[in-house]
This record gives sequence, structure tokens and C-alpha cells, in this order.
Amino acid sequence: MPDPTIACLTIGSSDSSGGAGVQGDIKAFASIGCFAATVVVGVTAQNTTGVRARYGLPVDLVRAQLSAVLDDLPIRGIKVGTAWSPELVTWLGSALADLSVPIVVDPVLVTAAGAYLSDVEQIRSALVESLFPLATVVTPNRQEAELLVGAPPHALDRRELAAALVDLGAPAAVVTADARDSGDWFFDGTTHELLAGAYHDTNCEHGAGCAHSALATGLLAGGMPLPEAMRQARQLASDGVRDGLGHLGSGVHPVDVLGLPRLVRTPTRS
Ligand SMILES: Nc1ncnc2c1ncn2[C@@H]1O[C@H](COP(=O)(O)OP(=O)(O)O)[C@@H](O)[C@H]1O
Ligand SMILES: Cc1ncc(COP(=O)(O)OP(=O)(O)O)c(N)n1
Repeated sequence: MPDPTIACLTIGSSDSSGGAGVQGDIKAFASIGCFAATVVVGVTAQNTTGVRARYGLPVDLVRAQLSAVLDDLPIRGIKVGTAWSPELVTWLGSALADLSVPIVVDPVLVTAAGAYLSDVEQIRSALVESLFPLATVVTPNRQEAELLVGAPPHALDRRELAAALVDLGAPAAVVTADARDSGDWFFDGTTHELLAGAYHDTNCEHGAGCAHSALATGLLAGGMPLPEAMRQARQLASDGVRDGLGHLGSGVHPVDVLGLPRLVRTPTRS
């Protein structure tokens, strides 16, 4: 019988607090039955209150991880998250160019706690030139979309931002929700759609963007058409915010896409 488990790869950075980054991606992949491989491009010292330090790994080490994974595992979908240096982004563009699997690019520039994860000016053109053309979809939040298209804060609505991202070369774009605009805005070059949904006022959003893009990757890897994958990814990420772990950390608490309280095992008496 064929194994239904779909192997996906996340290329991103470690979040020491476990909520976002590759740790968040592994949980999001697992929540929809995907096996998660990881290529780590950097390490952050981070918790729910912010990022204290970050360190990017040398391209050689990233290259070695990527070939180890691709030489051996049947990867069916790839997510690219934080990628800090223009050199790395440009190299990734050439390394991923010939792969015929869905690629979701989450151009992570700012965390929910407000920390910048990349030097925006340096990374912007590398992302647009090297990764946008390879992407199945790019998934920035409003602030990241504004930085990528060079628009001042709130000068454009999300329909205009999504169109500008596609004009820059992304085949499709989703600009995610914020407290002002609930639901995500989707545009694939032809059709605009508001992927409607409630906005949960839980302050449990640490890792929501990572979960969303990893979920989209796993759903696309399983063959789901793009608009439906983005609808379901929004719903599942939003449920993760609703069910977030509000007792963990003193800043922006982590999402929970696995339903961890359901999995707790209580000690049995013999
Ligand atoms: N408070 C919230 N309530 C419901 N859904 C949310 C909330 N915050 C984020 N989401 C959903 O989670 C996903 C990731 O969005 P977002 O948090 O904006 O990403 P990022 O972490 O990149 O800023 C999107 O589908 C978005 O609609
Ligand atoms: C290492 C690392 N990668 C990505 C992020 C951004 O995560 P995201 O899911 O967008 O959620 P917030 O952290 O913004 O809440 C990160 N924080 N760390």
C-alpha cells in the first residue's frame, strides 16, 4: 500500500522559544499529517517578548543540509521562511530553481513582537529577484507586504498590496489579516478573494505566520488547489490562534495548531 505520509521541507531559522520558525513549522506540518524535514539557515535567541540575538549559518552548511535532504527524502513541498542574507537568498533561488514541487515563500521580516528579522533594504531585492519567480505563493503580513512593495504604512489596501506583489513577479500572493482587517486577501494574478474569517483577540499569535505558510505548503504538497489550500491554511492557523497557549510566556503567546491539551496523558496508578 502506498504511504500516504507527505514529506515537506522547511528552510528557515530556529526559534529558541519553540513557537515560530522551524519548530513551529514542524508542528504545523505534523498537524496535517506531513513529515517535516528542516534546513536551518539561522538561529535566534528569542522568546515571546522578542528576539535577543540572531546568527546566520554559512551558505556551505545550508547547502550541505539541503543536498542531504533532497538526495534522500521524497520532498513534495517546500516552505522558505526567514532567510537573512542576500547571498543566501540568491543562492537559494538557484538551488531551488529546478525543483517541480510547490514552494511557499513567507518573507518573514518582522515578528509579532515587533522585532526585525532581516535587514529589509538588503534582502528585499534578493527576495523579489530570486525567490518570487519560483514561489507558488508568497504570504507576507501587511507590514511585510508594504516593505516589499515600498509602500508607506496603510497607504494601500490589501487588494492593492497583493496586486503589487504579483506585479513584482510572484505568481500569487496572500496578505494576511491584522486587527484592522480580518481574513486574508488572496490574489493569483486573475482572481481577488477575501478569505474571510474571524479575528481572535487572544494575544496568542506567536508563530501564526509560520504555521500558516507551513500549513499551506503541506496542503499544496498533497495536491490541493491553491485557493482552497489558502482558505484551509487560514482557517487552521486562525484556529491555532484561538486555541493558543495563553499561559506560556509573558509577551505574544504561542499558537497551538496541534491541540496539545487533548494530547496530555495523566499518570495512571498501578
Ligand atoms: N488574531 C487572529 N485571529 C484570527 N486569525 C489570525 C489572527 N492572527 C493571525 N491570524 C491568521 O494567521 C495567519 C498568519 O497571519 P499573521 O499572524 O498575520 O502572520 P505573521 O505572523 O506573518 O504576521 C493568517 O491566516 C491570519 O489570518
Ligand atoms: C526564527 C523565526 N522565524 C520566523 C519568525 C516569525 O514568526 P511568525 O509566525 O511570523 O510569528 P511571530 O514570531 O511574528 O509571532 C520568528 N519569530 N522566528
